This record gives sequence, structure tokens and C-alpha cells, in this order.
Amino acid sequence: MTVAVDTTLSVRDLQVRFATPRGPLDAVRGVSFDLRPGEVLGLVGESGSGKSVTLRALLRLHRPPTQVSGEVRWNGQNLLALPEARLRDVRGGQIGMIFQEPMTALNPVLTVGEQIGENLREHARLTGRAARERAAELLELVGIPAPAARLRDYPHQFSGGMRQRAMIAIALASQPRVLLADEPTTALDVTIQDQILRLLLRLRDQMGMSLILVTHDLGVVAQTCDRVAVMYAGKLVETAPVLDLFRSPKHAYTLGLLRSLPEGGDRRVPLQPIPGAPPNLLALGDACPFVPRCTYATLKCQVGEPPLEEVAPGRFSACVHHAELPRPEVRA
Ligand SMILES: Nc1ncnc2c1ncn2[C@@H]1O[C@H](COP(=O)(O)OP(=O)(O)OP(=O)(O)O)[C@@H](O)[C@H]1O
Repeated sequence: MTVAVDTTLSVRDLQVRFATPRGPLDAVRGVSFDLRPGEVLGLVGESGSGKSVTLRALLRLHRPPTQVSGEVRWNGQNLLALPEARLRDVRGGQIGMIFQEPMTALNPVLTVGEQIGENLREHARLTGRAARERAAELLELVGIPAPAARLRDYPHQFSGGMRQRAMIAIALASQPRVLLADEPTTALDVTIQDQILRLLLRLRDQMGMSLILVTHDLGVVAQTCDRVAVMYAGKLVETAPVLDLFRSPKHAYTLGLLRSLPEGGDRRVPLQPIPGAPPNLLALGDACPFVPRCTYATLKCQVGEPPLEEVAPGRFSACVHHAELPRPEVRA
């Protein structure tokens, strides 16, 4: 008998509240989206917008007193309500995660081979020689030369780019259906960044997994993603297929992000940030939180925070001026 597995990850009204000395801080304020099988979803936004906190919440990596609510539906269950023992099968198993700085995710006292082996044992029930062979295959798959020998090396014996690949190999050992990637290439130089992104896309094609890619870099989004979710002050303010977003953004914040892209998408030129600072999450008012920085803001924008609504087929925006925004002069 085959059991149908629903591999759409459905996030509904996700909220994350931190307890801080200055009071409760709502870092994620009602985020909802679906990640379809085989899809690459880019999660973009400035520093502090809530991208990493969102990603960690999907796998329930926050600990009390941090409060997480909403639903993360996966394979017929709500991950936010699952007993810890059952969640462990999902976390690092069906859903893998890779981080910006592999040294914080890798165990410094275990060899890379041992770390891949742990995942193979726990999630793929492979041990002994079969596990060693599979581990070498995984290192080869992520483009690490002389994989059998490198299994005996510790993380500090790898260069930055190779460490990133090793972390991906560990995450892939469980054959995840979904990979959550938090700025997986930010610390790397552009050539290695391109190689790793290409690798992730190849793995998506080969293994059919879907991917959430958190990034600051719209160049990376253009190169990699099928769909984009733009985050501002703990909310999604726009979601769209990638080309549509680049051609005709439907939120003034997205337009600002695109205008801050260097001419011709040259990533060696530093980005021009949007004037003004992101809002203080401890002191949000009732208006659209982008108002103080928005050149299109009118009185309408002061009347409550606009909800994310479908404004064209497949396009969602939380901007009351979505229909009046100009096209940015960027090449997608
Ligand atoms: N443990 C914590 N306690 C209190 N506040 C936190 C904690 N972790 C994150 N925050 C706050 O939550 C907000 C969202 O942070 P988050 O790391 O998700 O942003 P981000 O969009 O991923 O930014 P970056 O791109 O810089 O990683 C920020 O205001 C941050 O200061």
C-alpha cells in the first residue's frame, strides 16, 4: 500500500514573541504561506525583518519563554503541536536546515564522516559500510574532492566553502523533502556562492526537494528562486513569482529594494540602502510600518496596517498603493 504524502508545507498565522527586558517583542506577526513540492521560495527583507526567526520557528527551534503560535502543517500534522519525539523525525529528517555560518551548526569534535553517519543512522537507518559509502557519495554530490579521505577530517580542516558543502551533505543525508537555508552563501566569495546555489538547484531537480532560501541578496533571488516572499517588520508584505516581482513590484518597499540594486545587477557594487531605518518592533503603531520611509505614503496608509491580499492572480500585496507603483528600471 502506498500512503500519499502531502509535501506542501503550509504556514498559517505564524507568530513569534520574544520576552525582552523592554517588554514583549513581536518579531513575526502573522506570517502565512505555502511551499509547494519542488519549489524554491526566496524570503527577502532587510536585517531584522524576521526572516531567520521565521525559519527557526518552522522547526520549533525557539525555546520558552519565546512564544510561537500559528500552524505549520506538514504531512497531515501541525509541527507546532507535535510531541518532541515525533518532531525529531521531521527536524533534520524530512525537513533539513542549513545556516549561514557552518561552524555554529557543525560539531567541532566529530569528523564530517561521523556527522553524516549520525544522520544516516537516525533518518535513513544506514550503518557500517553502507553508511560510509553513502557518506562519501554525499560529499561527492556536493562537490568535495577526494570524498572518502575527507570523511575523516574535522570541520576546522575544511575551507569556508568546503565547510558549507559539508554542512549541506550532512543535511542531505536524511533525504529531506524540504531544505531551509538561512543565508547559505552570504559569507562566501561570489564564485563559490554561485557554485553552491547551482548545487542546491541541481539537488532540487534530482531529489525533488523544495527549498526556502533566506537572503539579503536580490541577485541570488533572481538566479535561484521560483517565488519570492518579501518581509518587513515581521510580516510578509508581498509575495509573487520571481519575474513578476522584478518587473512590477506591488509594494512600495519591494520597489525600494529593487531600486537599491546596483545597475545591471553587478553584485560587486555595494547596495544603496532605502533611506531611513527599519521600525522599532517594540513601538509599532497602527499604520503601515513602512510609512516613515515611503515616498508614496498618503493618509490612506495611516488607517490601520493593510493585510496581505491577492491583487492579481498569484500576486499578494499589503500596499494600498500597489496599483500605482511605477516599474523599476532593473534588469531581472
Ligand atoms: N533571541 C531573541 N531575543 C529578542 N529578540 C530577538 C531574538 N532573536 C531575534 N530577535 C529580534 O527579532 C527580529 C527579527 O530578527 P531576525 O534575525 O529574524 O531578522 P532577519 O530578517 O533574519 O535579519 P538578518 O538578515 O540580519 O539575519 C529582530 O528585531 C531581532 O533583534
